[in-house]
Amino acid sequence: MLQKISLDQSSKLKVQNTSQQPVISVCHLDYYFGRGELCKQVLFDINLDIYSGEIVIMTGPSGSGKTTLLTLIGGLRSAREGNLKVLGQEISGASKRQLMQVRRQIGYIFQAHNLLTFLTAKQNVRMSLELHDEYLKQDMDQLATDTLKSVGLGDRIDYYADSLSGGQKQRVAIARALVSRPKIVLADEPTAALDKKSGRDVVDIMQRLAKEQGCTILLVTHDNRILDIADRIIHMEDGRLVQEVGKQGSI
Ligand SMILES: Nc1ncnc2c1ncn2[C@@H]1O[C@H](COP(=O)(O)OP(=O)(O)OP(=O)(O)O)[C@@H](O)[C@H]1O
Repeated sequence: MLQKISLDQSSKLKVQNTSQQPVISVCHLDYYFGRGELCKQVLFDINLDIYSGEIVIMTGPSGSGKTTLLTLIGGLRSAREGNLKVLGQEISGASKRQLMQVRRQIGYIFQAHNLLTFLTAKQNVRMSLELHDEYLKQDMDQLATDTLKSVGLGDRIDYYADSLSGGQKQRVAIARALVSRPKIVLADEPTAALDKKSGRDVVDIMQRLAKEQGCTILLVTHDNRILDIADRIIHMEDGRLVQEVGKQGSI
């Protein structure tokens, strides 16, 4: 069901009837690429709150700024103008060290899944746990194995990434993003290279694991077939969040 939105005093897109603090809060965010004469503004006055456990899909034409906004929220590039709070931490103008701390709490699933091809599925997933001190004393092989089983890859655990299909690789990428139980998952076109069935499987798994783990998902896609997994759909155009749309594309 589409949730109603309201415009508060700062014209922020927000969900009504919630007393929670947002896990992602974007306020008057602008972003520019380049400097001097080559400086180009690509994001204009972005205002957005996303709450714990929500699955939010961001759509919009090519070049409208979706990936740029996703990478800013993910601490992969640094915002300079406006406010951007992620998990309670202000990351606009944050130091590299602060950005790294925020990044550790986020799972990333990108179209080019960036698996290390000379490692097995289990080793790829395990690597993500090795970044977290709290897992070093746990049985990381078992955790990686359990997560691969939960994405339906119980029979591919010791296969090298190179020998997996596109859909299987993407499921390894999901396992890798979720194994450390991040509070936020950011996904950029996770189904772009997949056929209809594999794409459906991938988003169904993301949706199930997110609900089980209570994590928030922000997902960028051009794939209209997966819009139904969203609690909320937002639309970007020419660097602006223009509207919140219904799941069937209606306003
Ligand atoms: N590193 C960069 N340097 C300069 N301009 C860039 C850079 N990355 C993106 N842009 C520009 O910023 C704008 C937004 O790009 P962005 O990749 O965020 O769009 P998008 O909506 O994700 O597009 P797509 O759907 O094609 O992935 C585009 O005009 C793009 O050309």
